[in-house]
Amino acid sequence: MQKKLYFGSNLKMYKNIHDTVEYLQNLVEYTRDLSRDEIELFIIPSYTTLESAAKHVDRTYVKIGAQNMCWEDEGQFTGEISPLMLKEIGIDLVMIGHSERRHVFGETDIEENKKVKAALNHGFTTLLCIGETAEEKNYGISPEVLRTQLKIGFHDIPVSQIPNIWVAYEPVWSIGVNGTPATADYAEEMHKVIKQTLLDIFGDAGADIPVLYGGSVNPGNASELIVQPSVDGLFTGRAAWQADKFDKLIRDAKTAFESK
Ligand SMILES: O=C(CO)COP(=O)(O)O
Repeated sequence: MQKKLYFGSNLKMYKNIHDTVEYLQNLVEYTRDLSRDEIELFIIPSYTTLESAAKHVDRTYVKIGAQNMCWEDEGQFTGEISPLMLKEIGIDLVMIGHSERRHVFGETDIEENKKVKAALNHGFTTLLCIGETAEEKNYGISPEVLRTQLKIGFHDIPVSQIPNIWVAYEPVWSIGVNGTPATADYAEEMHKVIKQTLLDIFGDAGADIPVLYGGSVNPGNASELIVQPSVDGLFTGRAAWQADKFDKLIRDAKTAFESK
């Protein structure tokens, strides 16, 4: 059977409630004909839009995720959002350890591990983001960095949780307006390291975890990235923020994906 293509977008700190709901509804309409047995679409909008998005968007077509989450259910954690709060509004997925959380807000691998555990224990699909900085790449230690992020991030996670685990490889130097996209060859090389590490951590079952590439994915590089043997999906920012453009990107990537 053809494997499923994973494709999603992180809306970061953009779009108000109205624009997010309209974007999601348009995306559902544009992509309604695509079989959800063949594609898993997900969008991760800002916190303040989540309740409206969850209410007004048909989530059989698109999973909705949160951009971050606290590891505690409740307590003296001013400014944090608890897993119970996300459960209350019916969120499907939680993203943990996005590069901007790690590098702008100083989150550590040990914190990501606590969040991954909490997200999985509450039954969320859990997307752990990993990636090396430009400096680490220049020192030639990208594989070591990725292995460390995975081994700490998934420390003490039972194999039974694998159906809810996704990984996104997002090299820090490739993300955002100042980013340079990874070449398809480089992405493939790192995805191989990631897949091997998932086998080391979880045994054979680790092979079932989808590994997505993110970082300046655009209409010019999506197809060559998705045809790489170890790339199971794409995770994009800017290139997906208009529903019609994202629909086209999805269809082009899907055609390429099916040819591999
Ligand atoms: O951060 C990203 C997805 O989480 C990628 O963002 P860009 O596609 O805008 O580089």
